[in-house]
Amino acid sequence: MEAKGCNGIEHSNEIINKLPKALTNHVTPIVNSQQVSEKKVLPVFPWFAIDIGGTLVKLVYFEPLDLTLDEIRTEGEILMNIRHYLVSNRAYGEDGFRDDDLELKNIKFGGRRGNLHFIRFPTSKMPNFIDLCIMKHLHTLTFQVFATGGGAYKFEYDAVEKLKLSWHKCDELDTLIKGLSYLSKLNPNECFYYEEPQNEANPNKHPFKFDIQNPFLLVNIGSGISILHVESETSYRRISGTSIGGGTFLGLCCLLTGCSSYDEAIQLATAGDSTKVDKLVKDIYGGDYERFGLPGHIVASSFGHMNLSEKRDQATKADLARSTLVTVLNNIGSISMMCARTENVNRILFSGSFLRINDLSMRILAFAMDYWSRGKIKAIFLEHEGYFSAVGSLREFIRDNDDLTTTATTTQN
Ligand SMILES: Nc1ncnc2c1ncn2[C@@H]1O[C@H](COP(=O)(O)OP(=O)(O)O)[C@@H](O)[C@H]1O
Ligand SMILES: CC(C)(COP(=O)(O)O)[C@@H](O)C(=O)NCCC(=O)O
Repeated sequence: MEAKGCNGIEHSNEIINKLPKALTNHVTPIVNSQQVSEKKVLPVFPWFAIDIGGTLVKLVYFEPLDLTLDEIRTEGEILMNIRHYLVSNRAYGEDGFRDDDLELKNIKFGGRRGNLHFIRFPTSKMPNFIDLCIMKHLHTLTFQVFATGGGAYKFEYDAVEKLKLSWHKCDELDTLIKGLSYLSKLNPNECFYYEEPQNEANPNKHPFKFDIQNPFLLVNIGSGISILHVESETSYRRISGTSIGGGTFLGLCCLLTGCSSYDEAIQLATAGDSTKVDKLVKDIYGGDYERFGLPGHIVASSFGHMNLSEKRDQATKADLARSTLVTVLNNIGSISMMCARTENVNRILFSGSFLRINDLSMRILAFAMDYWSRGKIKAIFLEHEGYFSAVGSLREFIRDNDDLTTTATTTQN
């Protein structure tokens, strides 16, 4: 008997029945399922959304655990293989990674039960990704993809012409707030702060009970930086930005140290000493500049020692990496603080993949906010760092309503 697939391909039940057991045995088919609410029709699987940023592509994928027999039949071999490939690997080739520590397991999403997966790869590999999709025959299916980030625009032609996708573009800042709103409600540990950011051994990390309905500043540290004043889930303004962001840190580190990855750059920075590179207030004053409240230990001039050849000879790669990190952070910190004061808010949330595996930067920012505001402004961080816009797009894709369920499933077999 021929069955028409949800995604526009035709396949026979015979073929489906011959699929390897491994591909189907991790789903729990619903047999004789009851009539369910028909409020709205959800999109057919696969459910994923993509954020194509200046440096990284972030992809979130919802793996349904409650597939009905009907859905298994109509899914087809190509999508089933892709589902299996995505969820059973943590690395995809040399450049793609699934952040399994961030996976949200067994959640209710769009009325379905399943796991939310977080996957990333470099934006520079988008052409290879498109080729891989073609190799896996994705272009022979037609399905919807919700895309955000600058690449949603830049790669639209390829997505539509080469991959034959139904491509829906979402604004990256709208989806950032939507994703933040969703994840901060779903995950009680999503938002956190450091009580003792200067205590390297134990900075005392605590969950922060976040209420999105009170105004806050959202500083998104991606390749560049956008600063938003968020008044509520549905109201925000982009009040500022700076081009000195995560891309600057990585680019300068590669130039100065010869390192070739973000992970390496962070490792170097963690081991380095920025005071070998930066000129401090005490290097100039011999102590504090008391009249204007500038303590001797703060940086007076980033990279200020590097005009002297003997200082250059003493600075290691690690010192240069650390100073690059501190320079970028000082700039982020002072712009954020200025914006928080102007906008009269006392909470600053920091998002973006720049904070991935970057405890050091979070502690430096937390200390700076606390110190310069005399404890009035709190720095808050987020477990899912750079994935909020992708999650927000996926919420748009499923029409943002967790109470929704699929249309009535019919009894099979
Ligand atoms: N694996 C990685 N490769 C490159 N940059 C990374 C990686 N992990 C974290 N980063 C940092 O995250 C920044 C990108 O952050 P992200 O929020 O993804 O921005 P974008 O959307 O512009 O790609 C990079 O500039 C870099 O500082
Ligand atoms: C242009 C961007 C919104 C793109 O976002 P990204 O890919 O960096 O996350 C961001 O890089 C930015 O806000 N840059 C700063 C531009 C400025 O205000 O100077």
